[in-house]
Amino acid sequence: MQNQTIAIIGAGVMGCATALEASRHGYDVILKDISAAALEKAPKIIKQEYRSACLFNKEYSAVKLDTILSRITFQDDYSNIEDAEIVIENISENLHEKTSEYKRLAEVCKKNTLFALNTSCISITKLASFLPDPTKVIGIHLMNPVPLKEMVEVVRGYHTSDQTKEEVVSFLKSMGKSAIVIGDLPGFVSNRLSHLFMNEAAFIVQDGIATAEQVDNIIKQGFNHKMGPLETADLIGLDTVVHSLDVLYNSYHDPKYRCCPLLQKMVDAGQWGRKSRKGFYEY
Ligand SMILES: NC(=O)c1ccc[n+]([C@@H]2O[C@H](COP(=O)([O-])OP(=O)(O)OC[C@H]3O[C@@H](n4cnc5c(N)ncnc54)[C@H](O)[C@@H]3O)[C@@H](O)[C@H]2O)c1
Repeated sequence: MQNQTIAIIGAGVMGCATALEASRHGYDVILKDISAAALEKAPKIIKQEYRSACLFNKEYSAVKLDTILSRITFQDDYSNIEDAEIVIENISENLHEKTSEYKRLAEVCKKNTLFALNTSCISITKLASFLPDPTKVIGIHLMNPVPLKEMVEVVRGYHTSDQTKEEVVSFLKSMGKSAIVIGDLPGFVSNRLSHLFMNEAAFIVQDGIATAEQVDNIIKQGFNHKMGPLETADLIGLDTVVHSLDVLYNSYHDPKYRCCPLLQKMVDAGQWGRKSRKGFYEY
């Protein structure tokens, strides 16, 4: 599939990292965002992600950063998106924002374009109902940081065809990723579990019985996790964590997913984790 065009919608944390990975594996990438600020920041995020991937994986520098950036077109419009074989959507975790964009994409994309949706929690079946051909829609829940995480949780919606699943698994393989294909319910496997964990860690800090550092150290040293739940929340972005908890709460109507008020307060105060340089930790 290399030398084909991939359109990536949303140039935030995940969109930039996915653009880096696709371009590094030879794809021409269109990276589209509606925010001029996000587009200006995107090459810097890609450089940072590239440098940190090189620290952990010596082979990563085999493709030079200049080559990678030369294959990515940064844009705020729909030019050439009709050339894309696959659209990877990485817009903020908000049903309205995602589905408004789908209406526009459906007008410009080819009929056989495959839509790979990167959402933390929203049902793929629900999102697919806003696109013209739900058989060509699938969830690809990429893990952060994308260059260092091989596993992708691939989510089949109600109508996703076998062909779409096979094409997406083979596309991911071409980027060095391995897929675990599962069925569709909000939060899938990873986030139904991880968001309970991060939310409860925030409740513990709110209750004042341990600091964020103590909570994370207990989990890292006691359970051999590489990262603690609050470090993970800062990495994901506390705004994204809160949006995802809201999706889980509204999907299952189960109080176990109620968002910790401290998390909501931090988001309202602009402390979104690494992306704003302050969350449970300072960066
Ligand atoms: N951050 C993570 O660790 C992580 C991991 C897996 C999945 N996800 C999911 O991936 C998606 C993106 O997350 P993120 O962390 O990159 O979010 P982010 O907030 O960093 O970036 C989202 C980007 O989407 C842009 N956007 C909004 N509306 C748009 C539109 N109509 N067209 C183009 N761009 C638009 C915003 O300007 C922003 O730059 C979310 O659904 C999130 O739940 C996030």
